[in-house]
Amino acid sequence: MTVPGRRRPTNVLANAPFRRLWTAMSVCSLGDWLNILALTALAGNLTRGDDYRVQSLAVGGVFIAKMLPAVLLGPLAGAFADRFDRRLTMFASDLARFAVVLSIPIIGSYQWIIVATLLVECVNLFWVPAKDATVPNLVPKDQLEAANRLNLLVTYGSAPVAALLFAALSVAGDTLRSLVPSLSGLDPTSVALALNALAYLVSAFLIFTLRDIPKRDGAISTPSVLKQVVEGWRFVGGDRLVRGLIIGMLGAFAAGGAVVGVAKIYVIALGGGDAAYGVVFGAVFVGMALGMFFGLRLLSELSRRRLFGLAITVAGLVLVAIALIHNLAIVVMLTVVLGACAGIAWIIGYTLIGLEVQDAMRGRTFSFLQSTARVTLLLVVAVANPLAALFGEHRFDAGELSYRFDGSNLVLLLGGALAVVVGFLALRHMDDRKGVPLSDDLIAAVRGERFRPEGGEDMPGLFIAFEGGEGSGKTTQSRMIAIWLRDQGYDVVQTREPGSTKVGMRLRAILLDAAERGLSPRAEALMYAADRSEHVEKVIRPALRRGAIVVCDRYVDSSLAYQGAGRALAPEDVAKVNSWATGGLLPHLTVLIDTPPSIGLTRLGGAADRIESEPLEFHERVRKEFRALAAANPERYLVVDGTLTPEQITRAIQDRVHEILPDPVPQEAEDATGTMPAIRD
Ligand SMILES: Nc1ncnc2c1ncn2[C@@H]1O[C@H](COP(=O)(O)OP(=O)(O)OP(=O)(O)O)[C@@H](O)[C@H]1O
Ligand SMILES: Cc1cn([C@H]2C[C@H](O)[C@@H](COP(=O)(O)O)O2)c(=O)[nH]c1=O
Repeated sequence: MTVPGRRRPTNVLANAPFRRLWTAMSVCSLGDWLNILALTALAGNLTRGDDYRVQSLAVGGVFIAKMLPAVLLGPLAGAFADRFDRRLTMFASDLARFAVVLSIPIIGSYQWIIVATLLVECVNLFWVPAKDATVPNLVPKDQLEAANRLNLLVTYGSAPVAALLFAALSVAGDTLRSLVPSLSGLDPTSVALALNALAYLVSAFLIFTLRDIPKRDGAISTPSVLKQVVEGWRFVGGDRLVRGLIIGMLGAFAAGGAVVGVAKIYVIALGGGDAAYGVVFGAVFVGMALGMFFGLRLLSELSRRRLFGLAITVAGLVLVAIALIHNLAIVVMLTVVLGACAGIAWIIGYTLIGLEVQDAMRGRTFSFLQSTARVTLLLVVAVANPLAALFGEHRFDAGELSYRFDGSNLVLLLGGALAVVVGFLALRHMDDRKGVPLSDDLIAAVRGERFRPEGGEDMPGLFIAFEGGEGSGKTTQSRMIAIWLRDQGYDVVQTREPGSTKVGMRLRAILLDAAERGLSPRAEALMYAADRSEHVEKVIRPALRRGAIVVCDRYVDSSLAYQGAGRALAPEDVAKVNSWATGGLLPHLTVLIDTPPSIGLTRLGGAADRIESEPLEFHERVRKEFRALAAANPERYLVVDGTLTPEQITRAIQDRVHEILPDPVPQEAEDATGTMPAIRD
């Protein structure tokens, strides 16, 4: 079935509050990269004349000072992002960074560089999670991916800009000093640091005047900072999706750390100089930009969860190839692919966390991720070079042929292997299309289609499913939408599960009979799937074949949520049975009416049926799974807050459905009209 166009034209920068925050982020990112370049250069300059080891240690000390605060303060800072006013946190952090950075060229000692770096990094640990947790407050959910793409673009895209700026400052400084000897004290690192400080000041102004960030003051009822931190750690480890994301992103970071650690000696071994090193460095950023912008578009039909694991696995394989192939041109090309995979994995990871994690916990999750990512990077960078040195250089000769394998190759090989394992784990952990072969899914996605495992015929109709917990308002809303569509002249079939066929009615009676005690979870899952199979065969497919719009109250997601999460059946089994039962038919759009069970259950009148009488925790698990399913495939879902008024909910659904509606006048009718002679008086 062809999938009608479904994307709302998105220009997230048209959103003024986000544009302002994004501008602040861009300016800060540029300043941060300038800071790294200027401080490492200054550390080198201050130890000029000392031996090579002292110089290396001086530069290395700056990197360690940059990463150390994450180890000590990361999770604590995240709790602040959730507990306090995010705007004030960012504003105060910007002012503090401005003052500390400006003091570095004024004091000008190596010791102060280290102290100042530690201070700035401590402050960054508060600024970054506050910013990350704010983005989802400023943009609608369906624009979050676009917003994260832009954020990552400036975070990494500003690196080459900063490098160019720094190089230009150095050249300009040299020229000025040779022309005007009285300016011999002018140091480009000081100018770069002054620009860096100015960037933080500009950001402070932009954030201060950004009034749309929701306030979060430390209400008396909120738990202590320590308790929030502990909860954050527990939360990260306890959620299957988030755990998969964190494993994947940390694995990618570890592999990246291996590259960063040995890149220089690796390029030297290939016979390249500083220019070659620069090209390899640049290739990573070019690849990341390509991955973020084109990779996701090219594979827009592939499940985000699958794409995440796949990108990390491919990155690992590419890294293995880089370790084994000794040709600089090929390595540069492979590095672009490596960067593209990293870009895809990061943007999906960030987006899924933004969508999946509740607002109150998001700051801690981002902070946890950032701090652990830094620690991982620190550990890997610290271990990479000694390991490479320990391994040394080896040659394998076979007649005329000679193959060199040194420590840098070994580190890259290990990094690649690690990424492959981690990517594979993430794929297994987070897969939301169990039973659908990855290769078929991938080939279909490259063609811009969604793979239908069986009977994937091209049907002209449109399939909209409504999902949600008990009393969330599905029946009310599906009725409203059906009426609205019929008013526009569409052929609409409004239906529901279970119980829309003769057999289905009997199954419904058994499934919902509160007196039916002891029905096993597997039997229950199979009966829902049997009802669905009959429903698809007798009602849904025929309607879609004739071009109707099917509005269905509950579908496969209900089984994944109730029988999978609620009854704790293996989700892959429930998915497989349902994929078989429906021939892989999926809705074009699923509207999730997200209502807390504590509210939904109180809306129901009459005696509770077999499922409604399950305890509240059961319904909470069901709700969580519905949300996770929607978060994993944002472009195929609309999530509406079920506590809004029915009218508000209807309007939100109409807006979204409007985007994917086919032309109400069939093409054949238009063609026929076009051939009719015009009637004139
Ligand atoms: N947004 C809303 N706010 C308040 N009440 C609502 C809202 N939407 C529906 N209701 C009311 O809640 C009750 C349940 O609504 P509805 O039957 O549409 O939910 P449902 O999701 O189909 O429930 P279930 O599937 O559990 O039978 C009805 O009395 C309805 O009028
Ligand atoms: C399709 C489907 C439904 N359920 C549960 C969910 C509800 O408790 C009932 C259906 O009642 P409704 O008032 O018509 O919504 O059945 C389920 O557990 N699994 C499913 O696949």
